[in-house]
Amino acid sequence: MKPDNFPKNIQPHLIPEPKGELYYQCLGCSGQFSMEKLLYVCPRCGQVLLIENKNFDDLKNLSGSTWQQIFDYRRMLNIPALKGIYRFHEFIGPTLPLDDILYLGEGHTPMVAANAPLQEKAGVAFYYKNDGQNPSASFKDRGMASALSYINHLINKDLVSDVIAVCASTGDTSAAAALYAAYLQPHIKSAVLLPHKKVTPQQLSQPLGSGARVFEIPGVFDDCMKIVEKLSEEYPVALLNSKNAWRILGQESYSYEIAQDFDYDMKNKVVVVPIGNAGNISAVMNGFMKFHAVGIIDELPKIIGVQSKHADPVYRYYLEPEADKRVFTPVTVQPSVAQAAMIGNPVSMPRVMQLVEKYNAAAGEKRVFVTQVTEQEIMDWGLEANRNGHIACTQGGECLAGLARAVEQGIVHQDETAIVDATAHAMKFSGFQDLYYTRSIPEEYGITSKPELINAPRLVLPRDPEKVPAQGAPLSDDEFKTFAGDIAQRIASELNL
Ligand SMILES: N[C@@H](CCOP(=O)(O)O)C(=O)O
Repeated sequence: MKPDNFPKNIQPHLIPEPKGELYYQCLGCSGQFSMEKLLYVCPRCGQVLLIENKNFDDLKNLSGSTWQQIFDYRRMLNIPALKGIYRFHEFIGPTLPLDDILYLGEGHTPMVAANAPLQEKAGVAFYYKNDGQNPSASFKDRGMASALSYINHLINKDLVSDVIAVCASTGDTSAAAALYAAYLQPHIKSAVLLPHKKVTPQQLSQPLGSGARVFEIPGVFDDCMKIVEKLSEEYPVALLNSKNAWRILGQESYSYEIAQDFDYDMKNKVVVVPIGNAGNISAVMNGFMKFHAVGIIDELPKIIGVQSKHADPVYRYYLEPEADKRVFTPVTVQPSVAQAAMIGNPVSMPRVMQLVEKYNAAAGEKRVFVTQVTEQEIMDWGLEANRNGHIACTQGGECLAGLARAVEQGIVHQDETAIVDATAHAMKFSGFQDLYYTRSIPEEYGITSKPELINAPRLVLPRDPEKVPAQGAPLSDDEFKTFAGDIAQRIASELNL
């Protein structure tokens, strides 16, 4: 729809102009730093940062319901920069001109209601939000669209040139970083560091296909992350992990979309996300808090973070009920099918610690929880989900397992509705499904394949196995009739037709 056709009171707000003043806020020493330089950690104390808007309170000059209308009407616009995460421009990157925004189709991912049998199994009504339907098939594209739009803005202003963007990854971040960087070539080149043999073949193929330099490193993600941190401290590179606070801004769009899809009614809603490097849960909390502060939503939803027993530092941290006695201790990870979240020392942990306190305070009660699930549960719930019409990755399985655990523990109740994060597309992790079906998951995962969840292709041959069509050697008409009749009969009998 053309802007002129929108209601008169909305027209002035439909197409945002760059506004506000962003700055880096240190979570350690509370220092504030201007946006002139790309910062990843506080130059004074080395702690992680968040990006704040000096003029955030100006957003309250419009009522919550006017903002709702602005976002709802923006859905009807045909302006690429406003189609994805920047539909929420004022909350994500208010200083960015629309011309600098990179839109590769990220965001606006569907929420798909679970069918009755799956809801019954989980014990509560829920939706999957399919972030695997992003361009590089994971939620990381939200953060990359934000980080790379900002870099693009700096390039367009001649403030940076010839950027080498680097990240460490368990497979999704690297795919997203390489994709968005490839779009901005020749100004940006990307290099990704992956733990050797710990990303799936599909994930490995993604940065290779986008033309990134791919480095495989012995060890796990946490080791790669340390190397990337060193690179960003000592060399002129742009760090694209979620340590970069622009990533967090973009990933806040996940919360805004959920709010919009429920017509901004967050009462009795529960948002379930896996925790790996913890950028996602930080963004989700921050996003909801911003909408709440401006009156776009009246209530903050419950948030459940989920971790595998094989990579559970955040869960362990919150096992201690008394806040002042909690001590964060990184863990050594064990193999996990939720490989994207196989992280023992999340870089966003300091953000999580502060935002959980703020979130609970804003909600007036404890509303953030962390649950722990087994590898068996992750795999079984993921397969169940996909057998019921979803495209959940193993992290999606982890989230659903976490929801079921939260119901069991009385954290989630019957009158609530959950939104479960399928962070990536199932196809990225189909290797784990193959291993499950062939009962060959290595022992250290601690997973036993359940016969009722196993599936396998069946080769159907005709009575005369010599008389089959082959490339360059077709059957005669009569032979083919016999072949097709034979095969159809065998399939019909298998299917009890
Ligand atoms: N699961 C991530 C790990 C890196 O996390 P990020 O928050 O720094 O992007 C991945 O897919 O690489």
